[in-house]
Amino acid sequence: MSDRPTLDAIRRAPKVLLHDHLDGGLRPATIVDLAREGGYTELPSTDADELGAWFAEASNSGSLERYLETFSHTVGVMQSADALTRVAYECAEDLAKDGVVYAEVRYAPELHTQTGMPLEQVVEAVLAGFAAGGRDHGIRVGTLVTAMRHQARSMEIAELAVRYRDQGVVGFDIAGAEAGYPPTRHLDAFEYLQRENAHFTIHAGEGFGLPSIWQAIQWCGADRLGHGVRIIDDITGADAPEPELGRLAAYVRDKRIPLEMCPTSNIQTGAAKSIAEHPIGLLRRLSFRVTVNTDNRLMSGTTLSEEFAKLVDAFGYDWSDLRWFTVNAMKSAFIGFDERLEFINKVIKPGYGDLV
Ligand SMILES: O=c1[nH]cnc2c1ncn2[C@@H]1O[C@H](CO)[C@@H](O)[C@H]1O
Ligand SMILES: [Zn+2]
Repeated sequence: MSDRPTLDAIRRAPKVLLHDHLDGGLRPATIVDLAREGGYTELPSTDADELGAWFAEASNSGSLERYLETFSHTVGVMQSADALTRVAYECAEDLAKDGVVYAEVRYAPELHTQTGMPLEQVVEAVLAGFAAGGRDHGIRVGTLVTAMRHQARSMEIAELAVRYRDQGVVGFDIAGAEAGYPPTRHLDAFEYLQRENAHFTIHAGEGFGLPSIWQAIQWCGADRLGHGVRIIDDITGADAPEPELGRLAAYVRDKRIPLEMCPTSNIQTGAAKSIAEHPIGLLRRLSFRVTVNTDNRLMSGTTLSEEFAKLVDAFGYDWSDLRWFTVNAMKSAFIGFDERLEFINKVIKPGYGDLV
């Protein structure tokens, strides 16, 4: 069967998600509930539908900095262990219902300490939600702990990643506004993680260009790039039969450094003009290790299946392309090689077997 993948059929196919923010994926109705329970009074609306629409609209500014402002509301209602466990549980459920079989979901523990919760309690509450949600809904979820790049807590957060590595924390990340906050500000944390044989990804090449990507890889040693869209600035002749790769772009491709691409989010923050003009088209054609992700399902009003469906529309991708993205993502996951191989051979290949 080589039918054009429809949204419904894409939902049923097994998928792997590497870049999804816990505080960017809450159900609007849950935000309303948690705000009431926790006494958070700043919500722009207490009607779930209106609130969902508000997030999608407010996130369309074309600026990463303004996009990030909307997180004050989701973070604002995620300030108790119960709230964190509920949000993580529902995240696992929502992803499983979208056909995601393995996910790495990230969040910044330091943002959830407004009421004095210790970082360890934050991490344990999230892990408990994912463990229960994963068990009930048949999905494996690993977490990445994120440090905020404008803050100075990356070493503490890196230590958390190592401390909880056998309980479900599979890696580390830095996020937040990129311009003015180069990844080398956090070099000590990255060097520590490398000495601990731990994995990390870095948001780079989204709100800032090649220097950020270069630092993330060559100074900090990132295993993967969050977004990385600006790597196209190092590729010339995009429309020519054989585009030319600069040294950094060639390095990224040669080393098979995974790019966690998030098409809809990139349009909202101005990192790409439209889906049709998104660098993912060129990078897939050039066989970079591209993966497809949601970033923030609430802010982008999207799901992983919908991101794939948009790419099918824009680039005419077929099932073999979707399987390729999915295998790329599984190969790039931060769990062990044997587990990745098992997902590829026992879940992904059979899942696409009849479709391709
Ligand atoms: O696309 C993004 N680029 C940079 N930072 C982001 C993006 N999406 C979310 N966050 C930031 O990551 C924090 C932890 O999840 C969020 O609170 C938000 O500030
Ligand atoms: Zn992100």
